[in-house]
Amino acid sequence: MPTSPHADHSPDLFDRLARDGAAEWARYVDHPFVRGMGDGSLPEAAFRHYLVQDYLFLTHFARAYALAIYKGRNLAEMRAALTGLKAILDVEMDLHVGLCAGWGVAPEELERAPEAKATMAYTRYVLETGLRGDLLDLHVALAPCVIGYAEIGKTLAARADAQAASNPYRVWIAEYSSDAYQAVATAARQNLDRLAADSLTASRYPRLLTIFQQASRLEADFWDMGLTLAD
Ligand SMILES: Cc1ncc(CO)c(N)n1
Repeated sequence: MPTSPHADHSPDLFDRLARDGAAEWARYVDHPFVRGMGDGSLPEAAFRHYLVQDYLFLTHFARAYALAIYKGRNLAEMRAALTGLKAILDVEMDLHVGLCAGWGVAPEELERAPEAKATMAYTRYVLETGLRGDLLDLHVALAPCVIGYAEIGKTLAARADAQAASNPYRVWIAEYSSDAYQAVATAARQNLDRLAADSLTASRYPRLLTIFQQASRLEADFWDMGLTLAD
């Protein structure tokens, strides 16, 4: 893994945000939905509801990366956003549709599903933050998604019951703990640090922390929506 050019300025921006927003971060990554996947006790109906909404989430997530291309100030930034967009449209979406098929959820059902309010709230918050702000605002809003799922995947994969053949959620856990997904999260951290080196100032940090805390709250609400089958 190439080291960040700012490795000497530890902690990196992501670690700083997760530390200063520790309460919101913990409620998201250590949510009962997550623990239920880890030990296999999560009700199947909750997971299926989540899976369908996550498909809708990913379509808007792709739009956010398309916005990052638009917001790019040079070719390197535009290409970095394009790499993120392709990772969602060409890789994560296929994995997701495959995962849904394994649970008996057909692509037509995914396309037809009405969007839950928690899905609207989270995805539109990210898009609105990016529209109003610059690339750093947008990537801070996106950070809990990518980096959070990588952390959740890695934490769960370290549990013995997560890998057990009897755990119905082991495929999801394997996907997000995979080297490929961990590398996407590492790249997202490095991208944040590159943007921070360019445009982070002391007076700007509190606003970025607020974005990070809001996005983390909306991720936790997304898990709640799965558990409660909320529409
Ligand atoms: C809600 C949500 N957050 C993050 C990810 C990771 O891409 C996802 N698939 N869904």
